[in-house]
Amino acid sequence: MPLLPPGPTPWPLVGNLPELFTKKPVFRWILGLLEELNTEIACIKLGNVHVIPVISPEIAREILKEHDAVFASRPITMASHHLSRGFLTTALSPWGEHHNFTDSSVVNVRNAVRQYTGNVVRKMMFSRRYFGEGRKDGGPGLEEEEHVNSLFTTLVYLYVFSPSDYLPCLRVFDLDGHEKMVKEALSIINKHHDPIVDERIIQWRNGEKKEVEDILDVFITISDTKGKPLLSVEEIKAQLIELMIEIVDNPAHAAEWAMAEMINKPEIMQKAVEEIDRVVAKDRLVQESDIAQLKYVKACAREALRLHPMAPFNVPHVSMADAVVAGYFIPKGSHVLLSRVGLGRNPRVWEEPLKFKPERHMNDEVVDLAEPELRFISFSTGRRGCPGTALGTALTVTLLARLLQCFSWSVPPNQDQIDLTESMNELFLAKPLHAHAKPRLPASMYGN
Ligand code: HEM
Repeated sequence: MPLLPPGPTPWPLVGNLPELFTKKPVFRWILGLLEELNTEIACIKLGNVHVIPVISPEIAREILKEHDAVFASRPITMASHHLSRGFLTTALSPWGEHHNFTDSSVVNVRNAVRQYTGNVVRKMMFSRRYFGEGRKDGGPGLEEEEHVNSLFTTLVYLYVFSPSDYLPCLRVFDLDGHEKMVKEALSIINKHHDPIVDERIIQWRNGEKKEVEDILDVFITISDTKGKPLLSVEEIKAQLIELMIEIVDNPAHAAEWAMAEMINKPEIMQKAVEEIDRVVAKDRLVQESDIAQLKYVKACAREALRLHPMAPFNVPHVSMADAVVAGYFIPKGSHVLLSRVGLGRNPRVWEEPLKFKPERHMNDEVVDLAEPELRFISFSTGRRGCPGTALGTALTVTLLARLLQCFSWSVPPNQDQIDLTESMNELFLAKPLHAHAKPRLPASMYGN
């Protein structure tokens, strides 16, 4: 029988669970362990669960390609349980269950990119950009800000190594306060979503609504061959939230980091802007059909996804049978954590891994945001791989390209450089990106 991958010695019964209280943030502790043990795969015992972090592309491929069927489940965590309303959704469920400027000014880019994806997602789901009335200048109102902030809060707590996710009897104590925060964020999201969903269902029932115009309509009307609705009201509400979370986070995160890196490297920014002016010119905005020709802009977005992933690990995969990976025994029920940071910054795979160098992708025949060979994780691969690759790519590239096309960006006055320090507890920029923006298109292009 092959041995388990190397890892810290577990305590009797609780394994390495005590470390979850002392080694914070846990993901940095785990990444440090892999370095200390000089291994690209490890095993950490949390309660009864074997948690298997991986930073090697070969082992990652072995898991998500060769053993895809075995590692296709998801862990049950407190936050994923609440968010999916008891696993009524797609991404979080175990296998088998179910943003007007006409003057130059300093802009909070984080807020702009998050509200852009928020606007897009609200429009796709509910045919409306705002829940409230928005602001007179076209920016987000309080309702939109609390909505997007709550989506990001639930995201941050989804898979964060809460001790109770490994020892469920601890859940009633909510030791780290995560459950309270997730519930508060969800109540804000539900406050905005539920009245719209309930009203729309009534409109369909009483015949006021007849045409499918957005995703909510699709969810309400989708039915089996006998005409019976496929989704219950609870399922519709849960699916909407999960889908929103999948859509708002990665594009906004990648665009903020790409902009921060590019403002510090004006030669890269200039190359991207020249490409946009060549392909699109200045008399219309970048649109989805331009993306295929925006090779350098895509290389910038791809580089941001490699170097600055949204989350330290891929969404966990749970094994449904014993398996042998890289010669090690991986027991059934293990949680495999492909490290997005470890893979994307692996010096064996990437030259000068910590440098933002879009040129490294320009030799690829087609520059894409996807990386099915798992040399870093963007959309992942296999049966639990991201089904939103096309939309995710369109959103990310359009957002980045429009920021570059519409404004000349520079470091705010009185600052030498953008501070690229990463937040300690997450992978966001430690300080939200603020940058000076000067419109570079004719004034008529900045309509509401
Ligand atoms: C740049 C944008 C995006 C990135 C980087 C991204 C990345 C990912 C990753 C890494 C996973 C986990 C794959 C795995 O478990 O191995 C995932 C899952 C998923 N994504 Fe995306 N995603 C993006 C956009 C989207 C969009 C726009 C949608 C919606 C249309 C979406 C829907 C989903 C769903 C439903 C899953 C769960 C699949 C499952 O568990 O079976 N994603 N995504």
